[in-house]
Amino acid sequence: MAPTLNGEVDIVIPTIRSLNFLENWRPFFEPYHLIIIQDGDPTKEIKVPEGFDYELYNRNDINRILGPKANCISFKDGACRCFGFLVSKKKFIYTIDDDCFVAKDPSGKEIDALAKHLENLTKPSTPYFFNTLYDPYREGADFVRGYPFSLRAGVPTAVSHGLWLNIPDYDAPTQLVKPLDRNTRYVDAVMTIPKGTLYPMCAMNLAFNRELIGAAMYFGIMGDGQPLGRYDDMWAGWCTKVVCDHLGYGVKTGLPYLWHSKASNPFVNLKKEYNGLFWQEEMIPFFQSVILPKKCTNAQECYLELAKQAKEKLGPVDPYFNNLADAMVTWIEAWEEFNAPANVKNGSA
Ligand SMILES: O=c1ccn([C@@H]2O[C@H](COP(=O)(O)OP(=O)(O)O[C@H]3O[C@@H](CO)[C@H](O)[C@H]3O)[C@@H](O)[C@H]2O)c(=O)[nH]1
Ligand SMILES: [Mn+2]
Repeated sequence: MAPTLNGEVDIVIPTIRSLNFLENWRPFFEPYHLIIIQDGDPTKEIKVPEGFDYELYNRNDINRILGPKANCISFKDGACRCFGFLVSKKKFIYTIDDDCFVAKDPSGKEIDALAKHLENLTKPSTPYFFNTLYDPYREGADFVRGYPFSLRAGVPTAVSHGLWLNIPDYDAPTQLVKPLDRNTRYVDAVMTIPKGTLYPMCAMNLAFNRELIGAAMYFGIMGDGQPLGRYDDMWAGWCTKVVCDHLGYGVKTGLPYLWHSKASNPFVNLKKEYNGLFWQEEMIPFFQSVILPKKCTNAQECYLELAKQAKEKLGPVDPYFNNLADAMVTWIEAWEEFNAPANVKNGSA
């Protein structure tokens, strides 16, 4: 189990509903600092349960802090959470949705999802050669026969992608035809996603090393006024995976699980996702063919190159991608404003 790293972790929560779910997480989250991004109407008062150490930002705060750059932060979409990634100063970020609760493992024990993510992030990944006994760094496991010794040190882990029991993260068409599906399968495994393979990153239960990959963990312009929604985490997942592959970092998926309680409205979701359902047939081949130049040696440089290529290759698909590529550049400008060693800024709430 990873040591408690509470001085090095921020928990980022986007909310347009309520924060009552925090009571369920109190034993695990109380030692940590929360960054709450209040979406929707900034005049609505959001109650934070007593005893939590937090900073809370609403749309007025985002506009005040970022000025004209605020247009790269989505409104009325969970994508707003990435503002929390921007203003955090910590090494690790854990982001969780406000309809997610503590799950139990098959033995009935409550799962400390954050501790498992920190364990995943502080142990290496193995993107270059698949270990058939899954996570070789786990207690009671190891590399299997035939695994090259030259690769057993692994690489730094940048992302830990957790899963969900109960309501699965389906897209709207799937949810419409299978409304009663519930995920009851607890798979006791953590796997490194091989280099060169993309995956559908869900932000419901996600942790990452902000120093390694934070600059690329941008959730795009989605929601209000945009032709696309609910592809925020997908876009960030494809971008970060391509950047991790280039920089030699690992991405893990699997444990920990949490309990996802609310099925969002599939008809509303269909409206938000509609363009994404066919644009993704263009987006994914784009990411599969991306080659980043050797001169890109950190997440910011990789991300700016990605923005350039996205504009060139996806701009012809729809003008939206030109705006998205521009927003990616604005995000890096904001990132550097907040994170360049010279002028480390605080997003005073
Ligand atoms: O306009 C909005 C809508 C939602 N939020 C907050 O974002 C998360 C996720 O919202 P929700 O639980 O309704 O969405 P799901 O369909 O269950 O989750 C999937 O969609 C992704 C949203 O893009 C999410 O990451 C996926 O897991 C909640 O905390 C809402 O309060 C918002 O801030 N603004
Ligand atoms: Mn949800």
